Amino acid sequence: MSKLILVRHGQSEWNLANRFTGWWDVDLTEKGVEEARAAGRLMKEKGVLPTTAFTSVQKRAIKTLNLALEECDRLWIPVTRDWHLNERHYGGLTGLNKQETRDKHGDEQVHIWRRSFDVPPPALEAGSEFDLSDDPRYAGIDVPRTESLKLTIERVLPYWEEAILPLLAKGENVIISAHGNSLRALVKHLSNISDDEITGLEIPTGEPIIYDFDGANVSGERYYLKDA
Ligand SMILES: O=C(O)[C@@H](CO)OP(=O)(O)O
Repeated sequence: MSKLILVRHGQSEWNLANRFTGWWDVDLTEKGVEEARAAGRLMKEKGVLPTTAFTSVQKRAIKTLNLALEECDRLWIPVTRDWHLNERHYGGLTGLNKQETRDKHGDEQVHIWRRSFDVPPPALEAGSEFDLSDDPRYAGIDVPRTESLKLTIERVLPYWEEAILPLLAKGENVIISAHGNSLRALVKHLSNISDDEITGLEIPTGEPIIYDFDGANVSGERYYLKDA
């Protein structure tokens, strides 16, 4: 039996400021740092300890991972950082305030952009201050101009199948420190949630979610580590 531990990064500066974030690389707030540490303490207390780790190339997830691993004395495990685990790209909404966007476009439209399965936000214009195509961490990668959850799933799942699932099948305990929507993509797949139902699923920050694996198969329901 191996365990998959999913952790959404702690509160970020733009979670706090209520701005659409996506691929923009914002830092954790003090509260976010504390949430990440608490996740690590919980893993230690429950004796659920990762043997290998994955994260995105965004500092809020990387720092959350490091802080959590430090608390459970697992800073020594192998870590892979990969852009396939990045947050969903928020396109032209990146940087905008969520409430101001609701005031301008209406609650329903903003809900569709945020939570619909396959409607992507408007594309980010080339040359926008939030354009990351020239960022060295994305050299050789076709940086998306926007992504729906469906498009996010299309890049998260092949990576999951190729890089992460084989390690669980070999008996490793894997932690993935990632983002609200890249984790919704994984949970949708692992818990077999329909396209309609996924609109209602929210992933809380800094709260480890566990799946038990038997070889390459999920053997049970997902649960919060705090309830185990
Ligand atoms: O801004 C974002 O990138 C995400 C996650 O914080 O927000 P949302 O809740 O709209 O998916």
